[in-house]
Amino acid sequence: MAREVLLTKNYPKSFTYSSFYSLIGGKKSLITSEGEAWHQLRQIFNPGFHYQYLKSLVPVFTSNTDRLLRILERKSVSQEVVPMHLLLTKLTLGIICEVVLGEPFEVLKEEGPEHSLYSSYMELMNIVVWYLNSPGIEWTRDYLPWNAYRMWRLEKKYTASMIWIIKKRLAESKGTPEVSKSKMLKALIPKPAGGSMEEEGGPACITAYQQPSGEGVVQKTQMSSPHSSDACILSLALKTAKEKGVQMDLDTVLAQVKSFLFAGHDTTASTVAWAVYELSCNKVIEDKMVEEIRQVCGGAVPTADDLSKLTYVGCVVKETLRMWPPAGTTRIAPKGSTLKGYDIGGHPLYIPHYCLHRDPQLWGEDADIFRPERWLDEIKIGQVDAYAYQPFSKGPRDCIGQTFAVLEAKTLLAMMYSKFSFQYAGSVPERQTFQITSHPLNGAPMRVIKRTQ
Ligand code: HEM
Repeated sequence: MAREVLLTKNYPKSFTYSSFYSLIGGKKSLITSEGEAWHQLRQIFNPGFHYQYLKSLVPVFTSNTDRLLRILERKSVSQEVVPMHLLLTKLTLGIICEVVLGEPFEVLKEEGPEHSLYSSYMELMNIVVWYLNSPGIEWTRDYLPWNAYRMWRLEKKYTASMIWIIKKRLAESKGTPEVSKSKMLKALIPKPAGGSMEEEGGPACITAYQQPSGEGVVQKTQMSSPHSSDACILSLALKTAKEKGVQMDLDTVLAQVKSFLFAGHDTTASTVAWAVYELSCNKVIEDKMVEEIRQVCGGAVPTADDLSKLTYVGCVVKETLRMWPPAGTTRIAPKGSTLKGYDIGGHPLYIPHYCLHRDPQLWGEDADIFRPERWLDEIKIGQVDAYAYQPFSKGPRDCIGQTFAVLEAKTLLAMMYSKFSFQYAGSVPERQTFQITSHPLNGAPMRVIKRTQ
């Protein structure tokens, strides 16, 4: 049935996605667009997700993860419990911002106010989720003027945290660096503290390439992030669009950036948090994984080639995604459509990844057991129906970022486990909760134990 919905018929995305349009930039998003518009976007952004290009992002993954390791190091000394999912959410948001926009963002930090991009994203996310969990009054979000105004303000604030970089990249792609340079010089002049949103480079200040005052992005000189801005995913896409003769307006570009930020961090954070949880419950598996990391990386920061050799770490990631798939898809069949004799026309069709991934008829009696080894048995795995495992969905609308996500998750696990072990500090076993995507209900609280080399 999943094959028919996702491949044979490839039904369009459901109207239910409109509940989080504010997070993904509306209908123009790659996640929700359809037909020729979707196809064109996918072609424009595809080069940024090819393995050859993704390999060049590994130093961005590792330099950001180093920031997490420094926090974990201190927590291992103070013996404080760390909210693992939260730390990973900030880390992966910082990573996706940097690789998409080409500037290092200091989202993960121990002290000081939250980064404006993170805080505005979370404010928006919380209100979207609140409405999603309040059936019956969701309509008030768009139709009661004060509620609609509040949403508009929050969306505007979120947009303000990134629009200045997008404009900078657009100007570069149009070959107007001289204009950009003078505006960038202006942006480097310190601004008075405590400026209003509008003064901070928001939509009201749409012509300037200013970053929000105080924090914002880390200047390249301050951080040894090795990726250049003209090689970021957005610049690459703008170059591809130019070669294809496609004009992308600011709204379309903004929607794609928001979509990558939305789809490209929480999902990976959840996967790694669940992996850490499962490993804390399965020491034999952890030891086996750590041994592989030791043999391949020998205590050094992993390179792209090392990551390709970390087979067992890859199995841990696959098994985590089987047990705890973070995202799904909802489609809508046109009126009059039937599926196995049922009238499905006009009804949202949710593909239940969790149920598919844990079905004993598809996976055997150990379907509920975390067993990465199952992925090493190529013959048995080859016999499992291709649609029984779909953490990244299937068909033409599958996840564009799946190779990215696996590479990133492997990097994080390799670096975290070469230095530390983690002990689950929750009083009850973890359970899954949903906030558009799913993640550990208790936030995977962990005690950090430093490894003796
Ligand atoms: C473990 C991590 C990830 C998981 C489990 C995941 C899962 C998924 C799923 C299930 C879909 C289908 C959604 C739908 O039909 O509505 C999807 C689509 C998508 N994902 Fe991911 N994703 C992950 C990471 C990423 C990353 C890192 C990026 C970007 C850097 C990304 C970008 C996207 C985009 C843009 C789409 C829409 C693709 C299209 O419709 O053409 N995802 N993802």
